[in-house]
Amino acid sequence: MQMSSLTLLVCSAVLGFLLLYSILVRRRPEKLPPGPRPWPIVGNLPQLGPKPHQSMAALAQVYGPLMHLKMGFVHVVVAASAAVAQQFLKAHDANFSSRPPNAGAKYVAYNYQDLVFAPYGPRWRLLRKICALHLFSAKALDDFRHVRQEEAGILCGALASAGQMPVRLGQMLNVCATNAISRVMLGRRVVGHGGGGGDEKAEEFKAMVVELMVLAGVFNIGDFIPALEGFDLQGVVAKMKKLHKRFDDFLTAIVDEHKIDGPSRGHVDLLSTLISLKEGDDTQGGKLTDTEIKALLLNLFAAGTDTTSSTVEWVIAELIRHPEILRRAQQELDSVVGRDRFVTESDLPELVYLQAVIKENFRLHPSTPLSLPRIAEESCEINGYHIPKGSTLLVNVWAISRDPEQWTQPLEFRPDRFLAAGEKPNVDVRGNDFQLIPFGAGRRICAGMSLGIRMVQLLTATLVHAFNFDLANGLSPQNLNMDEAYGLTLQRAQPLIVHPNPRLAPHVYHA
Ligand code: HEM
Repeated sequence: MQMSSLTLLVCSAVLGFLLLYSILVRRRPEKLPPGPRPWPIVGNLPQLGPKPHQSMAALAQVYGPLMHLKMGFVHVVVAASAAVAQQFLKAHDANFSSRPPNAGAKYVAYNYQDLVFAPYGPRWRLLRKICALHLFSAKALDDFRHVRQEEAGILCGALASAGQMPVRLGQMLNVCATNAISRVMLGRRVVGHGGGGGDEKAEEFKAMVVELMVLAGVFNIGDFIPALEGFDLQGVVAKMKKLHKRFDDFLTAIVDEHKIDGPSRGHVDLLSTLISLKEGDDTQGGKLTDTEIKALLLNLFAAGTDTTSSTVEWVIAELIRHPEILRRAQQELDSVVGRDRFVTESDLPELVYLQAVIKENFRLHPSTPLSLPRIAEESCEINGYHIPKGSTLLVNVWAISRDPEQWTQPLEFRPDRFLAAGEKPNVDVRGNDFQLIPFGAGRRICAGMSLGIRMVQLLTATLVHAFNFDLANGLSPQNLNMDEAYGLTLQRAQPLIVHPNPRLAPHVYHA
């Protein structure tokens, strides 16, 4: 009897200890990365302001390069140094290879049936494979280089005939990038050039792309506070649904048209190729549904036009502000290309200084400053901190490429740093050097990176070679406003308005 009371006592003590231990252990909060204290319900949203990449960079100065924020009810972790970005996008990349749910993916991008928002898995892999094979392989890019060169030539013709009229360079570059992509994908141009000449359908298409970028840049409260999702307080979802309908009508008509006359044209564009893919044909990628085809086309227009045109607009603005760098780039172009023809894509590998100029521009003006968000599939630990399952990951590529620990005089435009004798001779933008990742990195790195780099290089080289630019209204280069406006892509707060002055033989512009 005595023994069994003792046993009971010991057992109760052990159980009591285990219970207390488990309560204490469970109650101890896991250590989240440091960050500013969130407000009730809205969390840190009010602290982000109109330019979240800049506010987050300032917060990282206080809380460090791995920071935790609360946006509504969503945990958000922000990476603001090369080392932290490498942890997420290399060491833990598989865990961060899907994107968080959002209204744009649901209501515009065909309910996640596109490539940009497809959950990481077999369908995403199929879409990437098809793009890699048919659109972005070296062969596919070479097959369509004449299209990009022709469109660059058309842009130069339009600029040369502007006469005394000032031109909005970004807008004209956007028309050029859109047509270069649409000719490859659909076999025809879809937008007219600026001040007129475009048909009704073309103008309609341009208005839709502009609205898409505006809506994609709007912060939608319902994405972060699920209880408010149904209320659509900002009216964003209603606008998305309307826009989706317009895009869908446009794309459905094009797909139907291609189905009827595509075979007779012998697959001269990507859409005809996509339509002709067969079930189970692994060498070609595999079959896509009509919805997947339309969602992919939508992605390529949205992801490939504004990014390219705004990047080139920033480079030209930087070169106008740095005439000595512009002169050096023009000297290189004159010696490689001469003054009797436009630049071609085969000239690009020889333009070493121009490539350094473009890298320096990607460093200071990355076109998606917070990249595209990722989501933590499972909880994990990074640098000793707990990252909860379902957290949104934002990589502040803008802050990383201005980090004074990595870059000397980080706010100066100094292409020389990328030359053989410079401090970063081997650093590239293709996702291997985490200090400079304008295209992201890891599995979900930009699918169109090779095309993006080619287009930015060709358009910049062509403009720098073919024109000198004066600022409109006699503005001096020192007074050019270089402020940023935040949207989905990093736009200039004030568009670049210039007078282009041709510098090549006159016949070149009217070939
Ligand atoms: C200056 C040019 C461009 C820049 C700076 C850029 C940047 C980016 C970035 C930062 C991402 C997110 C990567 C990540 O999550 O790590 C991305 C994704 C993507 N980009 Fe680009 N991009 C450019 C041009 C293009 C072009 C020309 C196309 C196609 C026509 C394109 C198609 C895509 C697609 C489809 C994705 C989603 C990939 C996926 O989720 O698997 N981009 N881009």
